[in-house]
Amino acid sequence: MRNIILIGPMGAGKTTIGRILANRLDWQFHDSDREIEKRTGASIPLIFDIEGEAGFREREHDMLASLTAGQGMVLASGGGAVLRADNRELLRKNGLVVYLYTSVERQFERTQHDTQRPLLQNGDRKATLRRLMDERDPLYRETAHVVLETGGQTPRAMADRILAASRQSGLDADDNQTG
Ligand SMILES: Nc1ncnc2c1ncn2[C@@H]1O[C@H](COP(=O)(O)OP(=O)(O)OP(=O)(O)O)[C@@H](O)[C@H]1O
Ligand SMILES: O=C(O)C1=C[C@@H](O)[C@@H](O)[C@H](O)C1
Ligand SMILES: [Mg+2]
Repeated sequence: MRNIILIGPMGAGKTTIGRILANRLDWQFHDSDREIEKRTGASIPLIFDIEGEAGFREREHDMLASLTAGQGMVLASGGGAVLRADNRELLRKNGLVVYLYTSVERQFERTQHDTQRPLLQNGDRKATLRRLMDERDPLYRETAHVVLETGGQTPRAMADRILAASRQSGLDADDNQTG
């Protein structure tokens, strides 16, 4: 296994769970959103303000391509990483992709104090989360090797479940290369 890649909507816990998982494995942890901010020297809201979502998606694609060239990492992707077909292919080829499915209700609770997710700052937040889930759930499922429902479990318990899934997966670097 080369990498474990976490996908799913805002508030799924990709960043929180990914960090714990990387610690357990003694692997590097990379968060695509944070790496984009570091490389750009600007926050995600500022990137959206200046370049629009389209500009952010270009930066996100470049970052995913650069990060997935590495091995032995847990990668937390951004919630919209699966929107592009080339990203979906890139992620699936370069690691065990785990979809952290999370209900809209839980996403709503977990993002209530957020100011850093531009797509949630205007309008009815729950309706936005619902719309994004309707659009993206099929894409997350198409991209994932494993789907885990995060339910009411703690981030630590979720990290344990991902570890168990990765041990059962039988995927390794050779499998990834042959598709
Ligand atoms: N399993 C969980 N149980 C309880 N709280 C959680 C769980 N997972 C995440 N959280 C909390 O939900 C919030 C959002 O989590 P996090 O930032 O990890 O989501 P994310 O999937 O990385 O979202 P984004 O796509 O916007 O980056 C955080 O405050 C985190 O502590
Ligand atoms: O779901 C989305 O489209 C996003 C999720 C975040 O991780 C960030 O990548 C950004 O706020 C956009
Ligand atoms: Mg995150």
